Amino acid sequence: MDLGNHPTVESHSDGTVLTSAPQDTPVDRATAAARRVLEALLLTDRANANLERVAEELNGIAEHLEQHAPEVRERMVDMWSGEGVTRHDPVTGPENAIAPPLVLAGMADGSVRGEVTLTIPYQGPPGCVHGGVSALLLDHTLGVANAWAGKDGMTAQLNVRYHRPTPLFRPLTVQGRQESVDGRKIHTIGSITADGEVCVSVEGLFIDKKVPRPR
Ligand SMILES: CCCCCCCCCC(=O)SCCNC(=O)CCNC(=O)[C@H](O)C(C)(C)COP(=O)(O)OP(=O)(O)OC[C@H]1O[C@@H](n2cnc3c(N)ncnc32)[C@H](O)[C@@H]1OP(=O)(O)O
Repeated sequence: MDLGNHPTVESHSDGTVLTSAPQDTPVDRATAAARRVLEALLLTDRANANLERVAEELNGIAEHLEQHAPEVRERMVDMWSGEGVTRHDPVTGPENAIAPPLVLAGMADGSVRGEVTLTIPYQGPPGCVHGGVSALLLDHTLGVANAWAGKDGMTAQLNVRYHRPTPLFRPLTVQGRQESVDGRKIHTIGSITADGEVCVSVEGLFIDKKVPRPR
């Protein structure tokens, strides 16, 4: 991927925040509200008599946003402009309502880590995080770990081991670290822990390949 001028462990200090933290801007506030709506829709009483009106109002908001949307190609150029820290991805993006969002920091030891508490929209088994969501978080975290290490690539393989159910509503620590580079092959590992116990661990193979930014 073309990550632009992404911070690396060589150039930046311990604890550098590598993702775009939510800001006090209209788009981040609107996205946070949409995230709240996603959760509230799952939690509200199924017999809520106002759901028809809710659907109409939400469709009205979507129509307004669509009327103010440029061509997708044009938006993608805008999305990918800047320093390489994305605001739109589905894991850390404060502008993406499906992102928790996870905030990741780069450590002096070469690892990246962040804490996140996942709630109902991310549920798989009762009270537990969906396995695909864990894989999503870790795939992205490994990608950020590669960028922090200074050599990134596309995921070619992600081997996921689910050790124990990952709880909702509890702080989770998500970590990643580049282990080795062999030509274009990059080996990266990561984990999700809760209460100090590993719930999920992954080994990823990434292949160094530059995907150009939209222009
Ligand atoms: C700060 C922002 C951070 C952003 C983080 C974002 C993280 C998100 C990560 C992703 O989600 S990436 C999207 C999911 N991945 C893809 O869509 C990748 C789709 N697959 C491809 O594009 C290509 O198959 C791939 C780039 C992985 C490899 O194609 P190439 O044509 O560049 O590689 P090639 O076939 O020449 O193989 C190069 C070497 O890698 C090996 N290889 C390739 N794919 C492999 C594979 N899948 N498993 C094992 N080995 C593999 C291959 O055998 C060979 O080894 P040798 O050099 O020893 O011969």
